[in-house]
Amino acid sequence: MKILLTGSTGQVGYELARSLQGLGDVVAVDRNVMDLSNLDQVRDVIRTVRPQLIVNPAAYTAVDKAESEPELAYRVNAEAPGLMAQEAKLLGAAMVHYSTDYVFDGSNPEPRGEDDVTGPLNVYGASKLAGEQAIAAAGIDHLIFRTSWVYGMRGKNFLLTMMRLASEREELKVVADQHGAPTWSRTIADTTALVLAQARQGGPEWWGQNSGVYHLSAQGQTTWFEFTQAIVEAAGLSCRVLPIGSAEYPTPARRPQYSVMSSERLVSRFCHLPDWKQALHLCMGQ
Ligand SMILES: NC(=O)C1=CN([C@@H]2O[C@H](COP(=O)(O)OP(=O)(O)OC[C@H]3O[C@@H](n4cnc5c(N)ncnc54)[C@H](OP(=O)(O)O)[C@@H]3O)[C@@H](O)[C@H]2O)C=CC1
Ligand SMILES: Cc1cn([C@H]2C[C@H](O)[C@@H](COP(=O)(O)OP(=O)(O)O[C@H]3O[C@@H](C)C(=O)[C@@H](O)[C@H]3O)O2)c(=O)[nH]c1=O
Ligand SMILES: [Mg+2]
Repeated sequence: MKILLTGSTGQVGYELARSLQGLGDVVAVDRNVMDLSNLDQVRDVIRTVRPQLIVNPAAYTAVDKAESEPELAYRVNAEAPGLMAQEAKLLGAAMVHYSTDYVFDGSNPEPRGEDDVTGPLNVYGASKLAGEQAIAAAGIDHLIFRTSWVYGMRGKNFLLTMMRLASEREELKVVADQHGAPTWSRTIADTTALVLAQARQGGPEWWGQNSGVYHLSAQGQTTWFEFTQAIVEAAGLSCRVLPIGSAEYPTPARRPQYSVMSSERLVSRFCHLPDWKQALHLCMGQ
C-alpha cells in the first residue's frame, strides 16, 4: 500500500513516519514539498504520488496566532484537508486525519462523545471543525482522530516549554481551571498504526463499518496546572508551581474550560489507551 504522509516535521507526523513503516510504502512530505496553504501544490503532489491512503497530521496549530490569521488557518486546516479528501475520492483512496478537543466549547464538565454537540471558542478550533466536515462531506473511507494536549520530547509543545521555564525560573503560574487530557505524540501514532493494521485485516467491509470520528486521547484528565506539577516532578526540577485562573493568564484565543473526551468508542472497537500520567512517565524515560 502506498501511503502519503504529510507534516512529517511535526510532533505526530514524526512519530507516524516510524509507526506506519510496517503498513506500506510511506511517502513523507513536508512543507517544502507540499505547502498546505498552496492548494494547487496539494493537488499536484497527490496526483503525482497517487497514494491508496493519505495520512494528514499537518495542521496550523498556533492557537493564539490563528486569531489574527484566520484565512491561513482555514486554508491549512479546512480547505486543504477538504481538497485531499476530494482527490482521495478520485483515486479511490482512504484518508486518516487528526482533529482537536478544541472543537468543543467546554461548558459542561462531562467527557464528550464523538456525537456530542461542538462549539469551538477560537479560530483554530473552528478551522479544525470545518476540516472534519469537509472530509466527511467528500464521502470517502476515512478516520478522523480527535486528540488533545499533544506533547513529546521534540517539537513545540507544553511539556518542553514548561521544562525550559521551570529550569529558568523559581516559580511558574499555570491555569488550573482548564481541564483536558495530555496525550503523547507516540500514543497517537502507534494507535493509528494499530487501527490501520486492523483495517488491512478487516477486508473490504472494514471501512464501511468503521469510517468516522474517534476520540483518541490518553485516559484520565487533569489541568494545565497539574500537568505542569507532574512534569516538574518527573524532571526532578525544583521550581514552585502555583495555580491561577484563566483570567490571570490572558491570551488572544479563548480556550475551553473542560474539553475531556471519552475515547470509549475507540477503546471498545480497537485497542487500549494509556493513562495520561503513565504515558508522561514513559515519554520522560521513567
Ligand atoms: N499540538 C497539539 O497540542 C494538538 C494537535 N492536534 C492535532 O493533531 C495533529 C498533529 O498535530 P502536531 O503534530 O501536534 O502539530 P505540530 O504543530 O507539532 O506540527 C504541525 C505540522 O504541520 C506542518 N504544517 C503547518 N503548516 C503547514 C503548511 N502550510 N504546509 C505544510 N505543512 C504545514 C508543520 O510543518 P513545519 O514544521 O514546517 O511548521 C508540522 O509538520 C494536527 O491535526 C493538530 O491539529 C490536536 C490536539 C492537540
Ligand atoms: C506557558 C504558560 C501557559 N499557560 C496556559 C495558557 C493556556 O491557557 C494553557 C495551555 O497553553 P498552550 O498555549 O501551550 O496550549 P494550547 O496551545 O492552547 O494547546 C492546545 O493546542 C492545540 C493545537 C490543541 O489542539 C489543543 O488540544 C491544545 O493542546 O496554559 C499558563 O497558565 N502559564 C504558562 O506559563
Ligand atoms: Mg500552543
